[in-house]
Amino acid sequence: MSRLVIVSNRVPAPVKEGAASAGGLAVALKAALEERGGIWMGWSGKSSENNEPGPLSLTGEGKITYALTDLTGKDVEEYYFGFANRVLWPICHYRLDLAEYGRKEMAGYFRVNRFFAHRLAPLLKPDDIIWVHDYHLIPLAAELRQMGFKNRIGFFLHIPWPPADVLYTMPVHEEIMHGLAAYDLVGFQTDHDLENFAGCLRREDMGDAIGDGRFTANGKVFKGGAYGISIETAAFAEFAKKAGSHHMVQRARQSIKDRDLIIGVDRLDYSKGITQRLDAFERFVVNNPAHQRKVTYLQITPKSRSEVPEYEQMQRTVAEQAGRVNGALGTVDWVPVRYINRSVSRPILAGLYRLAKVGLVTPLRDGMNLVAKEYVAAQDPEDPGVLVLSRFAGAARELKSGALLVNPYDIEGTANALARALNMPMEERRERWQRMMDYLLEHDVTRWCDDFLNDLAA
Ligand SMILES: O=P(O)(O)OC[C@H]1O[C@H](O[C@H]2O[C@H](CO)[C@@H](O)[C@H](O)[C@H]2O)[C@H](O)[C@@H](O)[C@@H]1O
Ligand SMILES: O=c1ccn([C@@H]2O[C@H](COP(=O)(O)OP(=O)(O)O)[C@@H](O)[C@H]2O)c(=O)[nH]1
Repeated sequence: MSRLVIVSNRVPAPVKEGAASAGGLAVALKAALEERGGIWMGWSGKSSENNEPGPLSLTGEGKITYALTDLTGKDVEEYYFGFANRVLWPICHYRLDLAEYGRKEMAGYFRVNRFFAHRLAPLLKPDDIIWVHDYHLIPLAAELRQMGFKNRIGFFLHIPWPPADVLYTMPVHEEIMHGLAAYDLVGFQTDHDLENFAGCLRREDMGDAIGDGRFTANGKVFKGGAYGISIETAAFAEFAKKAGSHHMVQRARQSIKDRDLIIGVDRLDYSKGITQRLDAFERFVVNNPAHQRKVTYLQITPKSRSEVPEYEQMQRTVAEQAGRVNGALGTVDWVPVRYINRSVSRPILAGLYRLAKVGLVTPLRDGMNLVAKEYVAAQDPEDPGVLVLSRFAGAARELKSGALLVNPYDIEGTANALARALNMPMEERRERWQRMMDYLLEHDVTRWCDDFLNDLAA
């Protein structure tokens, strides 16, 4: 079997179990690579002080060799915060209003991709399979090809791919599309993203779908497909079963008493729809007096990308809103919203998911959303909770037979879904949960990884 070389911007530093960084990419890839072994190259998360990135640091952990590089402060500013998170991220999440184009940032993005290619090159063997991840590194294959590498190179996009009218607002959309055409296989989370991608190729005759999952563009033929990322379903379910004995989970249970728990877990990101969700929770309580004082909404929201102005501003907005809702609805003995602005480790999260009667996952747009899948896997089969899920999360394509799907822009509709979830009879809850769990046991992270790598090797 060829050696697997994974490249992604975010790499969890080799850490103790359960302490991996928040963010679905790192969580899922770690699970996939732990089984197969290989090299995982990416950014260390640090910027060098002297504007020299320093040597690549190599560390072994189990079957994985981590190859981490620092970036200069200027690189991080332009490539990560600038182009990746102020242009590609908002565009791919349909937020044209938030995209901030700048020539300097675009140049920084392409420069850092070239830098990654040069750092990776000495590690590569001719029959290595290279698997590049996410929007930070789209031009990487083109750079490697230019250096003469003939390896199989696959790309997986973890975030949504937008329709042509949205993508084309980005000045360098053509370079980005050509960057994707340099891969042998381009994977998306859902069939909708794949359709949008084909539409982007066709719009200005840049390329086309030629059948059998193949595409042409920029004089190349390459494959494209939908591969929904997943979790280690069976292991996570076991994990959640045992998590009840964790002292933090026990403390949470005691403090919630006999109230119904609703849980939301998201990085602090405008794509996650947290403000609309708080509005929906407030509306639910106002519209359903019988549930007043009998429900607790726990929102766990670690800080994310705080140097991007929109994210920094959100920290204030969400904290203020949580305070306002508590002020308006709370009583001397009831705090309706518990808002935590820190990361919680996965063993504790697993236990909290299991305690919650409702998993409230309502992004305005999301590539997949692994929290939705973790919530399902963590439930007690005898008394499962209900997943209330945005139709605009990739996960909705897979979990629609069991979740209550909502439009997160429709506050009244989401509030009604909360009432329906909390009043749902046990039999319906079990049936819905079983359908989702059966699907997730079959479509776990190993299956995702195998499906992609088999297609890349074929
Ligand atoms: O690395 P950060 O900038 O701190 O952000 C964390 C990750 O966020 C995004 O996650 C996406 O990938 C998940 C797994 O496929 C998916 O479920 C989710 O819908 C996406 O938003 C981002 O794409 C990653 O690159 C980041 O590491
Ligand atoms: O405090 C937290 C919040 C989230 N997560 C994990 O971060 C991932 C979030 O992935 P998701 O796909 O839902 O969204 P992303 O953040 O990647 O956009 C999930 O595995 C969560 O369990 C975590 O470990 N601690």
